[in-house]
Amino acid sequence: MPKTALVTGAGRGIGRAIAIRLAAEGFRVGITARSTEQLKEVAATIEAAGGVVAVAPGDATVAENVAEVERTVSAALGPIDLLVNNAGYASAPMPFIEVDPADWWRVVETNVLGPMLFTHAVLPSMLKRGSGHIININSMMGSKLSGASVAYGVSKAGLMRFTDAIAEEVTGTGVALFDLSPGLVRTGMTANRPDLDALPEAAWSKPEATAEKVIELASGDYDALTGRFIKLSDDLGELAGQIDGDMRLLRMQPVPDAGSVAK
Ligand SMILES: NC(=O)c1ccc[n+]([C@@H]2O[C@H](COP(=O)([O-])OP(=O)(O)OC[C@H]3O[C@@H](n4cnc5c(N)ncnc54)[C@H](O)[C@@H]3O)[C@@H](O)[C@H]2O)c1
Repeated sequence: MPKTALVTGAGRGIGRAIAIRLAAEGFRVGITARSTEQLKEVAATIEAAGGVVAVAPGDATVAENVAEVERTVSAALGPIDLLVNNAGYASAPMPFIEVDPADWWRVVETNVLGPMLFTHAVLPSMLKRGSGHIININSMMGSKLSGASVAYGVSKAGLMRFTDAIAEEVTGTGVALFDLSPGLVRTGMTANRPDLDALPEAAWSKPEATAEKVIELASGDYDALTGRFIKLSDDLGELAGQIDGDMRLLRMQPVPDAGSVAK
């Protein structure tokens, strides 16, 4: 039985790669972002490869838009089994005293309120059916800031706590949540960071590597890791093997040091 996925911020970058890979793996994929033009291009790519896709544009920070996206995708493709909260925004790094409070709020709104609204929209159906996966695309910058804006670090730390809290609340229901860090990826988000240009090629990851990890996490084989912050380099089988006793304690261990741009 094919499953239904919803990917936010799927018009470009990492979200685009995740949506295309999920469709290639047989998921029926709902794609959302603000730009209909970009979504149409992604949908055409998926359909050309024989995939099934539904386009549902909307702003991830507007509750009515999010509810409409959930309704549109569920009606077209069936109830959502996998939500990938990927839409995100990073403001340019600058000294805190120069920050525009409105821009600060846009970062937090996009990276925390967005995933909260989508989770709120899909979770009731997942709980009712006793299964589901929610993957929040996070960042090492939520653990330790290294070059990114303060607002970005605060927002991703908030998202980390959100994942942990909901995972705790729904433990035992068949629904698992994860944070997934894509490492450093060349996308529209990093294009406005000339300071990153000097980094060696080895510091960069491909969007397809994040898509690969999404497939692993969505398989259901690693649900015991619910609430965890996962890096691309993590061996999920090895991590799952370390679980012994109180999962909550394991989850609450500090995430690894971000270093500079660790994957
Ligand atoms: N690129 C990196 O190096 C990197 C590193 C760590 C984490 N991330 C995370 O990966 C995710 C994807 O980022 P990316 O690098 O592909 O960036 P990107 O800017 O290319 O893509 C972000 C997507 O989110 C969408 N989006 C932004 N605000 C939105 C809103 N209010 N409503 C709906 N859609 C909205 C954008 O339109 C775009 O499609 C983000 O959560 C980001 O924080 C990226």
